[in-house]
Amino acid sequence: MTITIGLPSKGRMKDDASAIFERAGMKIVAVGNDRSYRGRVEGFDDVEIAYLSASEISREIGNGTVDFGVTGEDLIREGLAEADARVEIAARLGFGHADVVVAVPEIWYDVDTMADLGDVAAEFRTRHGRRLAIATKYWRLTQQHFSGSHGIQLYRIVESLGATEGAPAAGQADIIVDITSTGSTLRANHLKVLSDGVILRSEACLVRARKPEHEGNEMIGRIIEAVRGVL
Ligand SMILES: Nc1ncnc2c1ncn2[C@@H]1O[C@H](COP(=O)(O)OP(=O)(O)OP(=O)(O)O)[C@@H](O)[C@H]1O
Ligand SMILES: O=P(O)(O)OC[C@H]1O[C@H](OP(=O)(O)OP(=O)(O)O)[C@H](O)[C@@H]1O
Repeated sequence: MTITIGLPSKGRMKDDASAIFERAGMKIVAVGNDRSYRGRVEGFDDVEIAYLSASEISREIGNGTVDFGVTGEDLIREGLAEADARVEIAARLGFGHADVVVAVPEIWYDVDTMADLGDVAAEFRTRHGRRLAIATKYWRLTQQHFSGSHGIQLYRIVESLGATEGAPAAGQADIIVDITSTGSTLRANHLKVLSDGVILRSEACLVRARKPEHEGNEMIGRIIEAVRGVL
């Protein structure tokens, strides 16, 4: 059986992911030229590398097209319903840290917690004639956190695919759910994170698709052990 590992094709995660595999004794070489989207692992003839975007990796692990992938936990939990049943987080890799957070305008002085926000959401329609609008690309995580964990039902999600932090100032939404790492983008946009507004602390993970053919496969176990051994 050929084992396929999906690795980020660009950006901040690509080099860190390759470095971990190299330290684990699995040096990755491009097939063809440097711009190729396929790779192989020196000394591992039955392993192939597919270079994909971080969000594609989450999707391909979910449908089992790749056996392993390196991607952010945020993209796994956002991209896949029932993520824990479909994939195993085999290792947390210690890079690509980002928190998915609920942030509101700094000038909402009375709003510091999700409970405060629930009060605002409940009164919002009476006061403003519409529901509280949340800009995000994290639909699933937002619904789980608001409706599931905090019982807040009165809101509307406004899809945002970029520059989410600008949405409140632009009048497109009232608050946001997005990732933050240093916090500087939130500060620059006069937004603050609620004290219980961290939905997920994400980092890059080695993720395995749960497939029946992995049971008892020696190479699957060997790859996981090799990566864990260098963390
Ligand atoms: N400061 C950051 N900004 C954006 N993503 C970050 C940051 N730090 C870590 N990450 C993580 O990187 C991953 C997203 O990477 P990237 O933007 O390359 O993915 P992508 O959405 O597939 O890219 P694209 O939208 O360009 O196709 C997420 O898991 C995210 O949590
Ligand atoms: O807390 P900070 O350190 O300010 O980082 C957070 C920002 O970084 C990302 O944007 P970026 O433009 O880097 O990437 P993206 O376009 O992939 O979202 C992310 O979407 C936030 O806007």
